[in-house]
Amino acid sequence: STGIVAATPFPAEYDREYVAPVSLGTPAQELNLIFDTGSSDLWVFSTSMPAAQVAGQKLYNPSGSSTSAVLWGHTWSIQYGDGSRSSGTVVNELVTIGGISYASQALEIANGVSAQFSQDPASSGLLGLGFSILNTVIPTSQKTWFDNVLPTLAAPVFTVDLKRAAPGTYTFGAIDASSYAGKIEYTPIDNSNGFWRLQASGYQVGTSPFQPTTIDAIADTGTTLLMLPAAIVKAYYAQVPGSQLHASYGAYTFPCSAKLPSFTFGIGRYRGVIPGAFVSYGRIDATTCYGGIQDQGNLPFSIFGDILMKAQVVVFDAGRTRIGFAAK
Ligand SMILES: CN(C)c1ccc(C(=O)NN)cc1
Repeated sequence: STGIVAATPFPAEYDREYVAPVSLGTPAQELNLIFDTGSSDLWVFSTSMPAAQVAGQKLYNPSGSSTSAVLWGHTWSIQYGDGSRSSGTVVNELVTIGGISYASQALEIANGVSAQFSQDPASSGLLGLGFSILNTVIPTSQKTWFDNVLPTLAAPVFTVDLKRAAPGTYTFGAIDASSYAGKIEYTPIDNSNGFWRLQASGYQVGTSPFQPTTIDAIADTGTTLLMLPAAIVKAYYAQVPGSQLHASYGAYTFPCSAKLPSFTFGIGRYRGVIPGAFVSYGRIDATTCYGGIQDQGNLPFSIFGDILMKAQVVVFDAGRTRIGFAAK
């Protein structure tokens, strides 16, 4: 089987996150979830949540589904890189994405979420597309939806084609040859820590010479920005007149009138180009804009988030434990 769903950016002009529709239970309850290659829990806002933590999100109601079955004694609790968190209980439920169904998917229902989730009306939860070793359900960890449907897919892959301020696609079980230009360049991933973790071969700022250096990064559709080592970030903004590491935001900002250089990353001999315009994440005030490239700080790896993804077609190949990039 193969399946395809739209990946819609929210809010429209800022691409802070991308949500896609997931059908839960019988009769179907369709929720928009963040598809997240950096985590491995499938969890949803539910009718078990305090009203104070809900602000417009659609809620999954297990009692309204004839196919939901409590996974007795199982709970989950997760914390993400930005400090946001959620937790709750677990049911087995029919979960369908792009026409691909799995009848007894571990569906984690939230009975509590942090403010970052409560204040995000566009997302009713997350669908983890990381490796199942990261799943937080106890006492027995659960498999991701992708792991469960893998044997039924025409090919053991999913493809991510995010776009700037426009709907893109997540495709399961296939690679759409018409979606990209040239060849897909693959590189092995290390999934021992549950991430799609790769080593990029270097970077280039604008038209400056390519700098060969190993960049140890995870490919994370759930992270908005491109988080890199301090030295690389410094080299990038050195080419942006008026940019600064803003004391109060603890992040790089620049004058919205600045012309941003492109950012190129290397995968072997392949060069992936992020247009300068993609590096402007959003307006802070009348003249100041927030950089889409930021310092990874004390993280043990870089994060290739949506700012990078939206410039590429990215193939997550579980069959051959590798990841592929192509221009578009
Ligand atoms: C608060 N929200 C919507 C988040 C969504 C995803 C993540 C994340 O780190 N994914 N890898 C963090 C926060």
